Amino acid sequence: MLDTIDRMRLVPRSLAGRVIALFGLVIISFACVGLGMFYRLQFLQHIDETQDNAITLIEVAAQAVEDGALIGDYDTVDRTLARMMVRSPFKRATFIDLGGGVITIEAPFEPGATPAPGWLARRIGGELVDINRVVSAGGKDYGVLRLAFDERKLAAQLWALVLQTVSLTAVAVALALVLSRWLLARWLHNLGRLRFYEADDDAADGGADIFSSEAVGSDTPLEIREAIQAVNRSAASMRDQYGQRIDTLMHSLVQHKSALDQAAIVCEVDRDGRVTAVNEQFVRQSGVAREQLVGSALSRLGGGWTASNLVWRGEVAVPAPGGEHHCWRTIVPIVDHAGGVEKYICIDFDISERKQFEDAIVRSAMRQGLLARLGRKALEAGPLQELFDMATLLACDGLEVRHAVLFGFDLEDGSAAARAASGFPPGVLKAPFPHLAGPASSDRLGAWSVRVLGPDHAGSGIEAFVVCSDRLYGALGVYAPAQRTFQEDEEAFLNSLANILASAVEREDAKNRLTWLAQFDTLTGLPNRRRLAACLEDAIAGAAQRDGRAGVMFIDLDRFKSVNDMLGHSAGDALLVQAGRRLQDCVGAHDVVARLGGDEFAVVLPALVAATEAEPVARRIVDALAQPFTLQGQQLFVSASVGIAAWPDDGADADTLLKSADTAMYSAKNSGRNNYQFYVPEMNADAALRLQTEHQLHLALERGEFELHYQPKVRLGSGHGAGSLNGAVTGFEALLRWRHPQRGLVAPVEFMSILEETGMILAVGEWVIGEACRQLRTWSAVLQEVPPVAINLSARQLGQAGFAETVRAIVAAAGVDPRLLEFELTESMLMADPESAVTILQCLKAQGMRLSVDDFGTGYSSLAYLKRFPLDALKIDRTFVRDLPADSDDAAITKAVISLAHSLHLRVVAEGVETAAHLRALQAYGCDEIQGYYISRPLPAQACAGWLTQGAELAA
Ligand SMILES: Nc1nc2c(ncn2[C@@H]2O[C@H](COP(=O)(O)OP(=O)(O)OP(=O)(O)O)[C@@H](O)[C@H]2O)c(=O)[nH]1
Repeated sequence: MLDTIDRMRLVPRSLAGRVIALFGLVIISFACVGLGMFYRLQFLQHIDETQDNAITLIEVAAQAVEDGALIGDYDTVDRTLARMMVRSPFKRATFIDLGGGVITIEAPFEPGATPAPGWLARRIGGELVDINRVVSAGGKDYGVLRLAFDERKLAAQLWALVLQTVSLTAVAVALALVLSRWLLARWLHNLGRLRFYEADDDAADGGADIFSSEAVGSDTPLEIREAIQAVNRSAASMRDQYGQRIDTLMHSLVQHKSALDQAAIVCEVDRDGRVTAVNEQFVRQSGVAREQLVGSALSRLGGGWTASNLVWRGEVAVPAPGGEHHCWRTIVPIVDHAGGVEKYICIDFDISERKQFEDAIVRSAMRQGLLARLGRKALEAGPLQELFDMATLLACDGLEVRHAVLFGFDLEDGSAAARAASGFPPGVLKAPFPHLAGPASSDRLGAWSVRVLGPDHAGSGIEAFVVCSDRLYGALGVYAPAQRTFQEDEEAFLNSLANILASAVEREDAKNRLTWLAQFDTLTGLPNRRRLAACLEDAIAGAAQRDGRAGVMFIDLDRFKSVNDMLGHSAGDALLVQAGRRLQDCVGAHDVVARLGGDEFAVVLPALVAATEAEPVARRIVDALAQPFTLQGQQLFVSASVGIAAWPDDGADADTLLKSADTAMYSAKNSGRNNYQFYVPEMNADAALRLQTEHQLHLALERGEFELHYQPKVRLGSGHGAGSLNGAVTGFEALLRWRHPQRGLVAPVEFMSILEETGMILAVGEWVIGEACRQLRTWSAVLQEVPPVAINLSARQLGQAGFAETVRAIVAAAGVDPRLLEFELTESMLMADPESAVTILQCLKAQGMRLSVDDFGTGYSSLAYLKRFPLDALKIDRTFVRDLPADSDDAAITKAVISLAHSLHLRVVAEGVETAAHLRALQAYGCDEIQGYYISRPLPAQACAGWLTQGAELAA
């Protein structure tokens, strides 16, 4: 119900209005009830009083009427009635006499009375009863007096009363309400201020109470006073709280702003896009004074922004003193209360570094792509010139320059010339580039490029050298017309291009070299066996065509091995090179000199008419190679054996022809070397024999056809006069013999070289060591003292990996005292690789074996090494002994060797002692031991028994 009333807006909104309305309602209710009851009472009383007054009045009037009627004075009656009607509640008075006469008097009209409502008159009419009075006098009735009430008059009187009281009551109520309103307004006055407190800046800002104690009147009701105080307290508390919150917010706002200022370039822009404020970073980055910045259009500071009410984001390039800055820009519109754009905040993050990084990545990827293109091109293995052209093009593209040149260097004089160029206007590089004389360096090349290319093309530039593994091939240069600083990554790119070129050049070189290697000898640069065969075939074809002859010579250097052994492999190489040159000098322009391998050469003579035409050439060759060679400052003599074969007599094809020449060469060797031989078919028989021997040698070891003979060495005494032996066998030298089932005992000279050449010497050498050990054990079983046995080692054995260990195993297996073994090595074997010889000898020595140098004096020895070898003895070669004592040179050499050996604390053994004169001379020179036919020939093991048991009972 209240809600309905409220909705109908019947209830006042203000508190005062409501109190007044309530109060008015109560007063009016009371007034209505009170007045209603009062009017009812007045109404009844008035009716009663009117009735009573009318009765009284009619009694009085009846007296007068009776008097008049008695006397028949009807005028009196009439006047009486009229008087009675004045100010009476009747409307009419009627006297009806018995005769039927009727006197009727109507009440006069009384103006001014307020007409009453009809219902009231009807109600009064209903309550009042007209009064009738019988007029009698003297017991006699004269008529009837009748008074009719004027209910409207009475109602008007009553209504006037109602109106008066109602008016008075209304005035009283109104006054009461006005008073109440005034009091309420006064008491509630302070509450009303609440409404305006918000707008009261002074109060809000000053933090004053809402209601000051002065403002609150003294008559303010207690409840309101308390409420005001509560409000004041709440307001103070709220003010505190909000104050703190606002302080915190302001603080964090300031922090955020300073953080933003640190992190970003910020400016404020008005609605028209003009800068109104900038932060410090903005000023710093732009390099423009703040005053100039403020007021300028933001669009002038980079970016294609136009003012709008939307957030704008994008990448902008901002002009700056040192170039452009790249920024990520966000422009935020700030909206006012009305929803319109008030201003813009523009926030820039400097992304220049990231941009540079991204650009660098893009550039790097682009360059990688270019490198890959060049790499692919290089792999195609097409012509190098195409690759060079592409490299200069890609260098221009990758480094964004217009000019690139690939210079090629000449190793001989260091001059440079353009191999490829890109980006030059037509004509600039038409003429060949002038050469840069002298060795190229980056500085020289740079200066030269500027001069050659001209400052228009080469204001600045960089070069990357194309460095192949063995030479400086060239340089790849890029040039910019203006001054430009080339960065590290750009140099790296250029270097990578140059490296690809270097790899391609190397591969091309390698390919060429492989092709060359397949046909030429690396050491001498001469054609090799394969190319020789081709040349020979061509020569044969040519000879066949012209019905002539084609010749081939097979040339083998004599005893070349000893050069290697004496002076080392590199000296041997040098000799081979010199020999090759000499051969070339000996032949004609159409003849071909080839190296077949080792110390073997061949010469193709394609244009012979008769085979004999080869003879002068062969002679020249033999003579030329017989001339001394100078190696390591020494003169060395090496002769050559030459075999000659001619097509078609000595062979129908190249192979056969070469084989025939080879056979003829062997024949020349067998004929004492240093000569030439024409092939004759009989030579094949010798070669066949050699082949057969080689084959049989392979089987000899398994078949047990080898045996050892032992030649004794004896001590040379000094106490028994000249020529006497001291009598002690100091040891035996084991010598290899081959007992061929058909040929009987074969001389070592016939098979030793084959064993050496074929490498069978290794297996046979091991057999020799084992056999010597077995023999020593046999002797040890029957004799108390067994002299040591010396074994000759070959160079191959010494060079065999793990040789010392092999020896140790053989000796250990045989159970022989290692001190009973002695190894003899030649000087040249030791000096071929002295360092490894020292190592091997030390291993053997450590096992207890003895070591001696064989054939001392025929080879070349370094005294420094001789001192380092752990030797026990030197064996003077038989060639020095042979002519003793007559040959004074040999005597001098022998004495010197003995003296040298003794000063190195080595025993001296003289080989080849065949006469008493030899013996005496050696004894006189102080030689320690001798060996030779004069003492004994080499003997089978069983024949040595006498030597072992008889001791030195030798016939002088
Ligand atoms: N320095 C050097 N030596 C080589 C080369 N190729 C092979 N030899 C050696 O050349 C020697 C060839 O020796 P041979 O021709 O068998 O024997 P030789 O000592 O010349 O004796 P004869 O030929 O019988 O007169 C061997 O010792 C090889 O090791 C080489 O390229 N350089």
